[in-house]
Amino acid sequence: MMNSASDPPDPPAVRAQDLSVVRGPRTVLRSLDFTVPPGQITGLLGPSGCGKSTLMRAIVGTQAKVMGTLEVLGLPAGAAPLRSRIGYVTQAPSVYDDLTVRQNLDYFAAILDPGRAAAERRRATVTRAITDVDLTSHADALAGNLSGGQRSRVSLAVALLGTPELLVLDEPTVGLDPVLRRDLWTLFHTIAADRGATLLVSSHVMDEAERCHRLLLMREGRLLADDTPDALRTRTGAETVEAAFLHLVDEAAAASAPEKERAR
Ligand SMILES: Nc1ncnc2c1ncn2[C@@H]1O[C@H](COP(=O)(O)OP(=O)(O)OP(=O)(O)O)[C@@H](O)[C@H]1O
Repeated sequence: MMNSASDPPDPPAVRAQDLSVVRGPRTVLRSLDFTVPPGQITGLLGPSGCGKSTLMRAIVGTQAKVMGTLEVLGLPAGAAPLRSRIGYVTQAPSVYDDLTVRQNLDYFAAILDPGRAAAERRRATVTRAITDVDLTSHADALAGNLSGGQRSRVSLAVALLGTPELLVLDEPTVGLDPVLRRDLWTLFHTIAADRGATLLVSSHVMDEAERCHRLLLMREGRLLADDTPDALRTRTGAETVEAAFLHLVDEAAAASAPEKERAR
């Protein structure tokens, strides 16, 4: 949504303040402060195990032991009215193997928009979601016979059904070939531009960072940076986001070294 100079700025899609999460014996997220602006693609990047999925689970309201403030679309994370406003795609595709692509989508569409009177609307929504993820030629194939990448795209289509304001996508491009990865990123940009949706997309592939409007860089449960790719490169004097990330890791290690020395 565009603002004129006199309008108040759009509220953030996500606002976290002093956010921590404990899983089992470990503090997995440590005192995070950040906002996710609306209508843009924010990349959540960091090495495997740094806490990306945990943060996404907290945002969609499926994570226990969340401390601090976490607001999503202006409401506390996990609030019931948010369920229909958020689309969430986990790393494991949530599709029924014994149904076709279209039957999978028909099933979830019937849950979201039930009733005989909505049948025509559901058909249109399902067809659009299948087209969005470029699976029209496989619409009548059994999900169990699809490739891994195609199954992930069925999951994404399910998340698109309700026209969510916030899409939370956990490593949606893992295992996809370069052409499919590029096509999916094009789709993410179309969703943000045409529908004004906010996308939070995690990845541990740093070249995908360059495709985001903003980045949250994480390491070991902490936030190293919350900025645009350009600003990150400029600030660190690095040519790529990957080099900027490594620079920030070294900087954080150097800053914590004297503390560790004092603690001995
Ligand atoms: N159920 C659990 N109990 C205890 N610790 C857990 C549990 N699930 C995850 N963790 C730990 O929490 C940390 C963060 O895990 P998380 O899955 O959020 O990382 P990630 O950045 O998404 O990793 P990946 O990119 O590999 O998916 C890891 O160190 C992991 O071992």
